[in-house]
Formats: sequence, C-alpha cells, structure tokens
Amino acid sequence: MGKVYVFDHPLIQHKLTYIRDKKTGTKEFRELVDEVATLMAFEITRDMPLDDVDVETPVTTAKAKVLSGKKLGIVPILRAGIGMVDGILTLIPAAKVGHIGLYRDPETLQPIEYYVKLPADVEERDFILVDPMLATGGSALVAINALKKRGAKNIKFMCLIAAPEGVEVLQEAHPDVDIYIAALDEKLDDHGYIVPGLGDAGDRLFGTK
Ligand SMILES: O=P(O)(O)OC[C@H]1O[C@H](OP(=O)(O)OP(=O)(O)O)[C@H](O)[C@@H]1O
Ligand SMILES: O=c1cc[nH]c(=O)[nH]1
Ligand SMILES: [Mg+2]
Repeated sequence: MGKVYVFDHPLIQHKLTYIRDKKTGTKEFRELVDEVATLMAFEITRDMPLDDVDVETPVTTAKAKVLSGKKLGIVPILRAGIGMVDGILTLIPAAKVGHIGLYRDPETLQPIEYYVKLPADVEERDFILVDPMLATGGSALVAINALKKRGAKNIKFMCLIAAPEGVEVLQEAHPDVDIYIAALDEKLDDHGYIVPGLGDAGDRLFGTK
C-alpha cells in the first residue's frame, strides 16, 4: 500500500492557512501555492540518489556528493496543478514537464481526459504528479493510469489537501504510488468538495468562477 506523508513543516502549515482563507485573493493565492510547492519539493526530494565524488577544496581533497542525475519529470494535472510547477522547478530546474488535462464532470464527478503530453523518455524518468486537491481521487487515479500506460514506473503524487476518500481510492488503485500532502482534511461534501478545504483550486488560482 502507498504511504501517506503529511508535510507538517511550520512554514508549509502557516502558508496553507492563508491559502485556505477565503479572503486571500488570486494574486496572493498563486504566490502562496508557488511557495508551498517549493517547500514541498524540498521535502519530497529527500531520497534523491547521490553519487560519491572527490572535490578539491582550497585545503585538501574532500569526499563529497553530487546528485546522480536520475531523470525527473514533473506532471501537473491541468488546470490547477499548473500552479505548483514553477515552485518545484525553482529547486529542480532541469526536470522536464509533462501535462495531463482533466476536468471533473460537475454532475458525475468523473474525470474527463482532454490532453496528455509527456517527455519522450517516459520509461527512464521518475515522476512527481502534482495537483493541489485530492478529493474523490478520480483525477489522480486516471492521471496515474495515463502515466503508467505510457511506461512510467516510479511515480509520486503530491498535493496540498487530500480527503480521506481520495487517499483510500488512490491507495487501492495504485499501491505503488506514495502520496505527499500538506494536510489531510475531514471529508467530502455532497458536491465532491473537500471540507474544510480551500474551495475550487483552479478557480482561485486563475480568477475564474
Ligand atoms: O479527486 P477528484 O474528485 O478527481 O477532484 C480533484 C480534481 O478537481 C480539481 O480539478 P477540476 O476538475 O476542478 O479542474 P480544473 O483544475 O480545470 O479547475 C482539482 O484540481 C483536481 O484535479
Ligand atoms: O475541494 C475541491 C475538490 C475538488 N477540486 C477542487 O478544486 N476543490
Ligand atoms: Mg476546478
């Protein structure tokens, strides 16, 4: 079963409070999501592989480490996932970025796929799939299916807020995928929105309604 990691770092939790706040406008919301994505990227890359190297300091030779160069792909689920991409690239600028376009049908809550574009060498990359919200879990499930269908083997899912229902669905469908979140909320409401949540992430990021 996929593990769930809750990033309880005080800076992440502080910023998440203002992301949730309905008084936070689009500009500040976008900036905060960007900042939290950077902080979460710092935590999620903790297990990046390192190689041993020798480096000449002004004093002597030091045994040191460099990143092994394992290829990484960042994949936002459109639209709202886009808000987390730049924040991650701040720390991992060489990562390639794929896109998976999905929207939830408001009646059925089923995800509808409308776009998939991934780096050509999918099989060689580790992927971080990002979306601010894990609600029913349908969107993340379908996005992971789309990645796996094209050859992705090592996938992490990173989001700001998850509902217990979505975590369960994802763990059941994709037990090999670990889930990294800033908060685990209480439940879903009758319209599939996370309670207490932050509202509609895409609308708040892009100023739509
Ligand atoms: O876990 P689920 O129940 O599938 O819900 C989560 C999805 O809902 C939101 O997208 P939305 O459909 O609002 O599309 P948008 O990003 O274009 O606004 C959110 O960004 C997730 O992708
Ligand atoms: O609470 C929710 C659930 C799905 N999508 C959102 O943007 N917010
Ligand atoms: Mg939306």
